[in-house]
Amino acid sequence: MSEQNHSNHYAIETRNLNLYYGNFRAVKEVNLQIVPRKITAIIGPSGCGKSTVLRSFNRMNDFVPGFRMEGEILFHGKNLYAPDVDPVQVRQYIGMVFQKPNPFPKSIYENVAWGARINGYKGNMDELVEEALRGAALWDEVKDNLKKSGLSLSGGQQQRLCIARALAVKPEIILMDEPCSALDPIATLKIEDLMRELSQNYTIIIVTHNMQQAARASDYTAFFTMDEDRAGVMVEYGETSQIFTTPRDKRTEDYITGRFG
Ligand SMILES: Nc1ncnc2c1ncn2[C@@H]1O[C@H](COP(=O)(O)OP(=O)(O)OP(=O)(O)O)[C@@H](O)[C@H]1O
Repeated sequence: MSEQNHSNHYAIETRNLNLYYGNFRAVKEVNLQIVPRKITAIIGPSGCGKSTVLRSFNRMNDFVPGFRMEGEILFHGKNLYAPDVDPVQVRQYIGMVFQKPNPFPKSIYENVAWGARINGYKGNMDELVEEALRGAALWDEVKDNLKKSGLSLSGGQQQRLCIARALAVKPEIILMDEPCSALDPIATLKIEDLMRELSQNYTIIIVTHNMQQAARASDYTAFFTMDEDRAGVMVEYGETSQIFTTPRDKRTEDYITGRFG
């Protein structure tokens, strides 16, 4: 795969991306350029392929039997699906946080150290764990209890622990699939503040059902909907302020105004 220098400008760029489950095309012809060190929200009605797109960015869909992609997803100018690309390495550069916090039934410390251990990290593990927990705005709450189980934390803390676990392998991009849907409003705002902090150093892509969240927490918004053949399509993509105040497409406007009443 040849280098495509002009695309290095983006954190991720998709070209004519089509995603299939068996014969069903779940997402079609997506051309999306993700701006580095910004927060991009993917919004749209249920089933329009938001999670499918997000999961294709770190090859999580590889685990789904029958999944297939066409087109390109460029990361540093290289197609993430090129035959010589190692999906495990992809997931190191492009981490993921899921809807439901999913810490391992291990200590807080071991949850964070886990990825680095697997990668054979040779540096100072205590420092790495502290740095990742600080990065996830959790250090002050857990520093005296690092041996306690990750499962003993509150939901919001567990989600921040999962973010710390993602940070500890030094990713460039963090994918978040509905990261606040299991959290109360206060824990949700904490995660949103944290996303803002993290976007100074990382590119963040978040799938959210919550339009207020997209409007207040993201820099760019991609609106997806379902076409007549049930395939997800990207209708409109732009700066969040533009999408929410002056959408160019009637479908975006209908969705946004419908939800806000
Ligand atoms: N593992 C799978 N096998 C087969 N079809 C799937 C699979 N996962 C998703 N789909 C289908 O692909 C389409 C897109 O699903 P996806 O979960 O990406 O949408 P979404 O916009 O994230 O939805 P939601 O907001 O409800 O989570 C849907 O029609 C869904 O039924």
